[in-house]
Amino acid sequence: METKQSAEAKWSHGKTIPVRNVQALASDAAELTEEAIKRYIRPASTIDDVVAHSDHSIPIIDLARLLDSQTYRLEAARLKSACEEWGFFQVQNHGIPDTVLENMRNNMEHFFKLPLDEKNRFAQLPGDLQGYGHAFVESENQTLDWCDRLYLVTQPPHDREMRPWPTTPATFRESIESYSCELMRVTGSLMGIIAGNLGVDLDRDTYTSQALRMSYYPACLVAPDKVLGISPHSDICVLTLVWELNLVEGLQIKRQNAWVPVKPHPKALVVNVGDFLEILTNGKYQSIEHRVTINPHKERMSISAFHLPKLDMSVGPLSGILAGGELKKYKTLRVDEVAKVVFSSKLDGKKTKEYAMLGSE
Ligand SMILES: O=C(O)CCC(=O)C(=O)O
Ligand SMILES: [Fe+2]
Repeated sequence: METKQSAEAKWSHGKTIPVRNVQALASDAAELTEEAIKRYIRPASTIDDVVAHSDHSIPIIDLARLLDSQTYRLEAARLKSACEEWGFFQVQNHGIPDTVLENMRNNMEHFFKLPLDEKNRFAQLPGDLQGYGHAFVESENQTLDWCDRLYLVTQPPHDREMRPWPTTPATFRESIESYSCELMRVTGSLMGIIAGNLGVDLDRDTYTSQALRMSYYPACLVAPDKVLGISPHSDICVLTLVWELNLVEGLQIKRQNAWVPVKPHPKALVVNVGDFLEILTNGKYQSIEHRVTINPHKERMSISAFHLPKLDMSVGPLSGILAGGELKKYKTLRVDEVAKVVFSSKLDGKKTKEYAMLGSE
């Protein structure tokens, strides 16, 4: 069994400069002028808000059909095309019990409504990303994300550091545990079928680390179009599962130079290809840039579950993918090394790809 210290050291990948709590700022109506929130206002030159027509919507994949021998073939082909053509899809009939989702939603809503002092009992400590706070702040001058987060390493259990796991509300830890296990199950099923579609053996260790990022995006009446909840980025992981738990729109994905809104689905999770799956597949499946916009009147809440390879693994294009003589496009890199670089800097497009592409130095 690993010692707590080594688990902490492994997972303290990256650092961030502490910044002001956004929920507290947003709730202080007197302060809400553009001047007061200028650190969050995007420079006009970076605003490229071409939004695609709403008839472009991401595919919906049915997990029950994937797991039924009668319907498997057709649904697996739909999953293959979703991974190749979109990099994003929604998964319905995922089999997560309603009670698990309701408990998680109630506890998360309760937690984010607590007074700041209470939430700060579980704040990030200097040099660590776990806990309540922020991430990806590398300079005092960068535009900040309009969002607060609770970030926790959840799997494998021996990598957990319990200090930042909230004990208020009293059942929060329990609900995180159940939610985390359910998402591991869904991820395992999806990755099994993804491996089958690719015709490769995929070691379970390539997706058995999990971290949850619970995000709270306050409403912003004063300049909703000038702030972003999360800047454009791709996810540094194999597969992300996002639950848009209060069904407020905001997530958008970049497709053919326009932003496509992802409409929250009351019964589905959003799934996206991460940077490590792009590397493993030698670019057959691409991780897609996405961002979150802010609503003038409604707060938004989501939980992103990132599934990564074991941190001490090295990841590169799979030999099964290269077997046909395809040229290797990505380097083979240690997961924790990539994480350290990407997590210590501002989110900005496809950082991992820049770092991992062969010939990119
Ligand atoms: O809030 C969301 O819908 C997605 C957030 C996200 O992209 C992330 O946590 O990486
Ligand atoms: Fe993301």
